[in-house]
Amino acid sequence: MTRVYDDTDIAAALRRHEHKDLLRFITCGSVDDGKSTLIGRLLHDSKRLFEDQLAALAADSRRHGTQGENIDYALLLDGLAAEREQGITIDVAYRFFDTERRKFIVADCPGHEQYTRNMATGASTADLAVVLVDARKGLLPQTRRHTYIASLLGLRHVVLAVNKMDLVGYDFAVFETIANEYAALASSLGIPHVQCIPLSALQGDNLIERSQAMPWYDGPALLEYLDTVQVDRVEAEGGFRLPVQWVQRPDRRDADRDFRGYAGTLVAGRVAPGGAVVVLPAGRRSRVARVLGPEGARESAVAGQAIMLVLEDEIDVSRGDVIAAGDDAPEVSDQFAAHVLWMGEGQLLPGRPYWLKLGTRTVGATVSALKHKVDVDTQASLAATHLDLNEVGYVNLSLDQAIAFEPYAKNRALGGFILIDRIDNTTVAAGTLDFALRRAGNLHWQHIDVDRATRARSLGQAPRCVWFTGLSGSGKSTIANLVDRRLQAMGLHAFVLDGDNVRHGLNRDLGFTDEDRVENLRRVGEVARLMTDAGLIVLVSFISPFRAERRTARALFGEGEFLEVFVDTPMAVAEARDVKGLYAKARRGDLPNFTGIDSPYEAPEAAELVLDTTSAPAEELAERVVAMLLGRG
Ligand SMILES: Nc1ncnc2c1ncn2[C@@H]1O[C@H](COP(=O)(O)OS(=O)(=O)O)[C@@H](OP(=O)(O)O)[C@H]1O
Ligand SMILES: Nc1ncnc2c1ncn2[C@@H]1O[C@H](COP(=O)(O)OP(=O)(O)O)[C@@H](O)[C@H]1O
Repeated sequence: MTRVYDDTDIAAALRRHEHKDLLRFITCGSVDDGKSTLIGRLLHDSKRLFEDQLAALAADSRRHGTQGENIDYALLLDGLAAEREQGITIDVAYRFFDTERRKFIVADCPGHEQYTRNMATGASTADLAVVLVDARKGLLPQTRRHTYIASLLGLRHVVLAVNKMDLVGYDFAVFETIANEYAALASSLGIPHVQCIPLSALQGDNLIERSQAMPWYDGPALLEYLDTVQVDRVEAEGGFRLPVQWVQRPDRRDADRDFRGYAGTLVAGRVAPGGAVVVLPAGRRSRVARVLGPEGARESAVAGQAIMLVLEDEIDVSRGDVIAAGDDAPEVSDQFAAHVLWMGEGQLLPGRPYWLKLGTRTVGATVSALKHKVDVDTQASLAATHLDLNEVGYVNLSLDQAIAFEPYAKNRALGGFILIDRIDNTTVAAGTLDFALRRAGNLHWQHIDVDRATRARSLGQAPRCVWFTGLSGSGKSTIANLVDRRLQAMGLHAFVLDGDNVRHGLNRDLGFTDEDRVENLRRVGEVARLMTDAGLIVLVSFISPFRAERRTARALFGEGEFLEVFVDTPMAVAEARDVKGLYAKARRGDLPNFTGIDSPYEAPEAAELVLDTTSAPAEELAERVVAMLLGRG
């Protein structure tokens, strides 16, 4: 029977070992700290490897290994081909092993500094981190970074494995200096439980059994510690929380036609029939009628169990809601202070819309302010306007709907989130909610009696936002101006918002970096929306080079109200026109971040209208816009 499992076998293995307690841990350290050797040896020496695997390993070691004729334990973990080629670990590899007492899932996190995001991935579900250092080198910037990420992701237990003690003559003084320095670091980060263990992964000292080589150490060997440590699981305390994964609706063939069950995994507390509940974010109240598990009705359920709840009253509950204890419910908010670890290839830009997924709920979100970024090596706060790959920032988040949440430190399931790019659906950040911003609860919509429709009627027109986008000099202002004149002549009420003009006033504080353009467009979108609320036809003439911001603007308007017009002029033509001499300036290097030269322009993919300014005069193109507006297009 094999006892070292691949990812795919984990579920099956877990079923076989259901009665045993599970400890999830991550290992992290620098490339040369001997991490892979340590885990390989841990698996090997705990007799979880079997003969055929050992034979394969011996053959591999001779081919790829760095240990001559000896077995290279590092190869046990190097699942990815690329790792072998580069000699560094580049992704999280999960391994499963067990002892008589416990089963373990190890996420082996990369040491290379480019791969902080992989560590965050591994740490988000772990109970404990094993941080490796080389006894000869002591704490390195990576050690600090990994410890910071571990604390950010709520790990309350860290083992500092001081490896390669054999190479420092098993010297107590070396160990003591490192251990003291690390204890200070962990305490400054608020990590409550730290165990420092001196060991040699290569020699097997203090790995499985206590080593004779270091009689001065009277603590546990690594495996012994992992086997017995009692991890804090804060989720077990307090009122229960059930993020609803799916709703079982009544089936017409069902004997019990009123049956309505809410299924999910309990992420905190304990629930039993009769208990008062509140459904969030709406705040509807009821009581638990029944608690169902896979084997039928049960008397209660606790955090970690997958259940279905049946309530006494028929109330509206949908996927993404949180059912919680009526007398101890989480808060609801739509504005937060949060930490984010940026994993996107592009930059995080405040003001750009993302999807935020927290538990079973997905809502629209923007970073409304980037307060600072954190230097993960020193934990210093640095001023920043954006985040790059692997950077950590402290931000204000604004959601387009309120959600039930808890601070991450209290509950990882209701405080941990990811941000998803709206265009390509990739995960671009992992984050932790710290607290709700007070203003969220204190702001309300003020009702105004004269509504949008009434205003539009009194102006005798349908409000619209016509959004011209195109390169500088493409012809946006020229055409918008002609459209404005025509509408005016027809007795309609229009207004031109032109980039150049708005940048003289409202947006005077903004320049042409990506982050400033995002904010520029966010503001003008909001202004355009207010103007359509007032009943106007708004002609927005901004380069608006990014798809994401045009999409955000569109989302502010009702169906059919937002009309995107791509003023399609080839770069060479716009540059030849060079109305304001800006292209020449940019080519000389006197105007940085110029669109089309050293700042991107993302052409629309589905504009309502595309105007080719090289094939028709401006007047004719303006006429096409008017025709579209009047429904004659
Ligand atoms: N670096 C750089 N890049 C692009 N444009 C620049 C730059 N510096 C100044 N200008 C002038 O600013 C006008 C564009 O402002 P916008 O607000 O429309 O730009 S954006 O939508 O925020 O990208 C633009 O006006 P138009 O030529 O009418 O498009 C330029 O005149
Ligand atoms: N078919 C056309 N449509 C719009 N502008 C044109 C056209 N053909 C030539 N032009 C010229 O191109 C220039 C466009 O400048 P402008 O409208 O200020 O562009 P933008 O506002 O996009 O920067 C103007 O000088 C305009 O006369």
